[in-house]
Amino acid sequence: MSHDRGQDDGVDLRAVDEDGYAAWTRACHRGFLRSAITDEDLALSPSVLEMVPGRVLGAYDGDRCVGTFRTFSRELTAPGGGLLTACAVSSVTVTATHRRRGLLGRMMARELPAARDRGEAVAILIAAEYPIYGRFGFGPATWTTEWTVDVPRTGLGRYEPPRGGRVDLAEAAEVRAAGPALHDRFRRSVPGAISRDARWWQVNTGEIQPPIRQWRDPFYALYRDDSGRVDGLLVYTVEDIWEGKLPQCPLTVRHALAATPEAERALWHYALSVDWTAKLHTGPRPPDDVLPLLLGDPRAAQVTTHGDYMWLRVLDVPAALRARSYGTTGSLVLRIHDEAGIAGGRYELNASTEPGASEVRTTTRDADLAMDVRELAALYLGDESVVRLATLGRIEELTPGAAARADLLTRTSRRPWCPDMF
Ligand SMILES: CC(=O)SCCNC(=O)CCNC(=O)[C@H](O)C(C)(C)COP(=O)(O)OP(=O)(O)OC[C@H]1O[C@@H](n2cnc3c(N)ncnc32)[C@H](O)[C@@H]1OP(=O)(O)O
Repeated sequence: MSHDRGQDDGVDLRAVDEDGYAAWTRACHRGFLRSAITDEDLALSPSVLEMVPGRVLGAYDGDRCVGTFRTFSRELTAPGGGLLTACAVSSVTVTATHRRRGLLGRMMARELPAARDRGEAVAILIAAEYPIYGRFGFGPATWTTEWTVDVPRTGLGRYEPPRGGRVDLAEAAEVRAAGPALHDRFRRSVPGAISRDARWWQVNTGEIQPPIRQWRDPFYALYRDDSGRVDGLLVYTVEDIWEGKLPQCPLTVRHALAATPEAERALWHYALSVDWTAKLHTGPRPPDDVLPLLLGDPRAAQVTTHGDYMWLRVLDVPAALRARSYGTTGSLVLRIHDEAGIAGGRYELNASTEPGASEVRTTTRDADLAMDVRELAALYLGDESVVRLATLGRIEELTPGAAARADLLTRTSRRPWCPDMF
């Protein structure tokens, strides 16, 4: 077990072993302001959270756990379908009594280089608050949007099963059986999506139910094509709310996942046709979701939430840039500044339209663009525009026209999306 003692505050960082999980988990819940944790929650915690030996980090003031930080590996889909191993960072907390003394900074300084040395080209996380992670080289790489749909205004007729395909209600066990293969097809075609482990399906279908999560059984609907293959899954709950004799019964989508356009259209149409529902809450969706345009009146879908979602940090520039594909071929020299000394340097990219086929090497050639590693993070999955960041003064255009040229290379036809909370 390696130790890392702070210079003068006596707080020790160390990897936590199984004996320390309960105290670590309690500290993590306290950090997230959850006080109602029970012994059952603590006992179930390792089956809910992936605890990788050596990658569960605690900060200890004497025997007291005052900081938590946990990482595990996930496969991340890059533009063009390239896959790379990402270091997923989660459970980041510092107890209220120990905040703003640099503990998070110390945990990052220990774990990010370790992730790069393991061969993880990027780190990813869901930021609780926007200002936390930019200083550590992370940038917002995917965004999320939620809509509330005024169902009677959609102009959609009753749901009719598509020719050849069908929608059926299903039990949780069927979803656990069919879901992983469906998700695997889905996530490989969506930049920003990440792999799921078996635990995800157990927790999200109620097989493992920690009291703190207050599980409520949802409805599950599966879309099958004419060969019987499961191409889509819709998970939703409905509130039994009436105003006098008029049913309101808002329907909230928990998860919607489709591997084909037919499945996507069919499941939305189905969801918008459930009797008694006057409002549909979409849950988190990609900002360019097709849903509003599926409606006869797209204004029936009102945006209720819009914000940054998955943040990314490039740890190995050549490996990350090689993993994705580009909109066209072309060459670009990037000068990347990285305060933490992890990924900085000058890199020449000779872009290919095939994932894994670009050439990326360090170079002494003059740079076309100069930026901080956090800007590279925001650009990586294709969601952000180089021209936009240059307008803000966050990217320096050293060769005239390089920003627009870089956008032709990096931007994607659909926005990246990460549907998972981790
Ligand atoms: C992936 C996830 O798990 S997201 C969940 C993140 N956790 C939470 O939001 C739980 C509640 N918050 C916390 O536990 C803590 O405030 C943390 C973990 C966010 C920060 O821990 P700390 O040990 O206080 O951070 P640390 O002292 O290393 O701060 C480093 C710098 O970031 C700044 N910073 C840290 N947190 C925040 C914040 N929430 N908002 C703005 N600035 C912040 C600090 O001011 C400091 O700046 P400085 O170097 O200019 O002085």
